[in-house]
This record gives sequence, C-alpha cells and structure tokens, in this order.
Amino acid sequence: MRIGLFGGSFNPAHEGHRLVAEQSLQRLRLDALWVLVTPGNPLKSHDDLRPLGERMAATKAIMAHPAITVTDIEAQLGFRYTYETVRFLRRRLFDRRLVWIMGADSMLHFHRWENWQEIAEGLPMAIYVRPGASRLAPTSRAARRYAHYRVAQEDASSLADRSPPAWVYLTGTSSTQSSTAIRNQRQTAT
Ligand SMILES: Nc1ncnc2c1ncn2[C@@H]1O[C@H](COP(=O)(O)OP(=O)(O)OP(=O)(O)O)[C@@H](O)[C@H]1O
Ligand SMILES: O=C(O)c1ccc[n+]([C@@H]2O[C@H](COP(=O)([O-])O)[C@@H](O)[C@H]2O)c1
Repeated sequence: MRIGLFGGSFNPAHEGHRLVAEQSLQRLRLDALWVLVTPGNPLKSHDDLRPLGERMAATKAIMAHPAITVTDIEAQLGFRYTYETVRFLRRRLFDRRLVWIMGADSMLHFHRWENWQEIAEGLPMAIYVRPGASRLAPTSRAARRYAHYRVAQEDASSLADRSPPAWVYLTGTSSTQSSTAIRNQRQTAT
C-alpha cells in the first residue's frame, strides 16, 4: 500500500492544497493520502495561526475525497518536527510505502528543517510546482544535495516503490492560491 503524507499549516486550507493532493494521488499512484495538519510550523510565527480544530474542519471540507484522510496525529503525539512524524510512521507502518509531499516553496527552505537529511533519506519525496518558487526549487540546497537521486517525472508512478533518497519534481497545472492571501483578504473585509 502506497501512502502519501502531505503536511501543512492549512491556515486556512485552499484549492491549491486540493490540487497538490489530487495530482499526487494520481501521478504517484497512491492508494491513500494523509493530510497532516500541524500544531504549528516550527519555522513560522504562530501569531495568526487559527486553532487546530478550526483548521482541521476547514481542511476536511476542502479535501473531501474517499482516498484522503485529514489528521491531527502530530498534535496527538506531541510532535513538533516532521522528522519525528516520519520516524514514527516508518516504524509503525514498516510494511507500507510512504512518500512525503510538499510544494515547491517548501523545497526552498527544506534544508532549514530539523534533521532534514534524515527525512530525505527516510522516504521518497514529491515536490509540486508552485508559482513564484518553481524556478528556484530545483536549484535549492536540498535539490543540489540530492541531485543524483532525482527521478524523472515520467517515472513518478514508481516513486513510492523506490528506496530513498529519491525525489520527483512534478510540473503541470499550478495554483496561485495561498493561505496568506486568503488571510489578508479576510482581514480587509472585516
Ligand atoms: N498553491 C500551491 N501550490 C503548490 N503547493 C502549495 C500551494 N499552496 C500550498 N502548497 C503546499 O502545501 C503545503 C502546506 O502549505 P501551507 O498550509 O503553508 O499553505 P500556504 O498557502 O503556503 O500558507 P501561507 O501562505 O500561510 O504560508 C506546503 O507544502 C506548501 O508548499
Ligand atoms: O520539521 C521541521 O523543522 C519543519 C519546518 C518547517 C515546516 N515543516 C513542516 O512542513 C509542512 C508544511 O508547513 P507549512 O507551514 O508550510 O504548511 C508541515 O507539515 C510542517 O510541519 C517542518
């Protein structure tokens, strides 16, 4: 069984997230996709972070799909960093094929994540195109560090079966949506 892990703040969730989830399900030939709503990105300010329950509810509404599960497992387990989640799930689900999914903007800063190399070497990763970050993402520090392990997007359907490190950069339909823009619009409207 192939499971995609798509983590995020989802503050709030939007159609760009839905696009990444649907495209990943199809193109990576996943059986399931778990959307991990974080208690709080360790690299972002939490000043305007909406409560977890509110973010979970809105993410479930946007992500409604039979193969998608939205979960707050990281808060339940007291995890702050992604490497903790990946370490835990790899042990717990040792017989499944796990893939980490993120947008191209996350790839730019990935080398600042706690134990980022453990993540990259622990499970295959799929990076989805995002306007504004797409030109730079393939030249990011992480992309350069693991350049040798990049898989052509024509072979994305086999990514989950590959031994890490292995990563694919998925291009195609893109979305300009962002949670920041939605928060700003809401603030202007009130
Ligand atoms: N429009 C988009 N296209 C591709 N990936 C996206 C898009 N929006 C978000 N993502 C990815 O989804 C994941 C969760 O993103 P997040 O919840 O931080 O949304 P965001 O719109 O980037 O939020 P913010 O504007 O608050 O930074 C990240 O991996 C991010 O790269
Ligand atoms: O583990 C880290 O150091 C780390 C640093 C930055 C972001 N992350 C994770 O990256 C995912 C995307 O975060 P965000 O805020 O960009 O939606 C989410 O699952 C975060 O927990 C993780």
